[in-house]
Amino acid sequence: MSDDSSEIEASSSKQTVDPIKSFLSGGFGGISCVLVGHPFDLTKTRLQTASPGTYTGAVDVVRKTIAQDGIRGMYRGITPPILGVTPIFAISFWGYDLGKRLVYSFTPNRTSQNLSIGELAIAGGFSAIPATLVAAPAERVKVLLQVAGQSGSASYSGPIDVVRKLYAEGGLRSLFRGTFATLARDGPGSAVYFATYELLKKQLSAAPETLPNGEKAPAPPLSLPAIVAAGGTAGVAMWSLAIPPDTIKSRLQSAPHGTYTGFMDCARKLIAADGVTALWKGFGPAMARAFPANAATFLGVELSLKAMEKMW
Ligand SMILES: CC(=O)O[C@H](CC(=O)[O-])C[N+](C)(C)C
Repeated sequence: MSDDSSEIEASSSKQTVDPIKSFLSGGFGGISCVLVGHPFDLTKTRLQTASPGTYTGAVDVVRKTIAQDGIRGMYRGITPPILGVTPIFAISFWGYDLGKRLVYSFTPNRTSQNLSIGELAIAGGFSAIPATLVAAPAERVKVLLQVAGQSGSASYSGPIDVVRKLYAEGGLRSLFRGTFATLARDGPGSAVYFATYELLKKQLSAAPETLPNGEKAPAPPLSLPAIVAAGGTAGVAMWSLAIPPDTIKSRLQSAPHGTYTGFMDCARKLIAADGVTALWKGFGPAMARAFPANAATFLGVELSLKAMEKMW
C-alpha cells in the first residue's frame, strides 16, 4: 500500500492511495460534481417538463430562473442529489483504488508498477460493482421522483415516500429494479472514465524529471488545467458510451410493475416502438453537463487528496 499520492507517477511505486483517502476524496469529488452539474440538471428537467411555449431554450430557462429566484434558483432541489451522489462517488473512487490493488495482486511478477491503460480500465470497470449496490436503488428513487405526476405516473411526497411505497409494492426486489442496467451503464462507463482520465492527465502534465543518477525526481505539482481537461474529457467519453444503457435504465426504473421482463425486453420494445435512435434520448443535456461536472469532480478529488496527504 502506498502512503503518498506523489508516488502516483513513479514507476517504482504502486499507483494506489490509502483506502480512506480514496473514499473521502471521491466524496469531495461527488459534492463538486453536484455543485457544478446541478444547474445543468435543473435546466434539463425544466425544459423536459414545462408546458409548450414556457421557454425558448436552455438559455431562456437560466435567464428566467435567475430573474425570478436569483442565482439560488439554479440550486433548487440540490439536497437529495448531494446526499445521494456523494456516497456513490466515494464508493466509486474507493472501488477504483481497490480494483488497482486487485490488478497488482493478480500480477505479482510485474517488472513495472505502472499500470497499463487496459489494467486501469479493468480497475475502473471493477469500481462499478460496489458503487452499483448504492447507485441502483438511489437511481430508482431519483427517476421515479423526476417523472412523478408525468402522464399518469404515481405521485410521491419525497424520497422516503418512494422507498416506502416501492418496498410495500415488491420489497427489496422492487427497490433494486434496474440493477443490471445500472451495471451495464457504469461498468463499461467507469472503465472508459478512469482510463481516459489517467491517460490524459499523464499526457498533459509535465513528466517527472530524471535525475543525473538515473532516478526519477519527485512528481511535479498538480497541473490544474491538465486535471480540468482530463476530467472533463473523461466525463464526455463516459457519457458517449453510457447513454443507451442509461436510457434503458430510466425506462425500466420508471415503468409500472410488469411493463418489462428485463433489460433486453425493455431495449427490444423501445427500439420496436421508437427506432434505434431512441436509445440516445437525452444525449444533448447529458453532454452539456458531462465536461464541467466531471472537470469539477476530478478537481475536487485531486485537491482534497493533496490536502489529506499534507494532513496525514
Ligand atoms: C453515472 C455516474 O455517476 O457517472 C459518473 C460521472 C457523472 O457524470 O456523473 C462517474 N462514475 C460512475 C464513475 C461515478
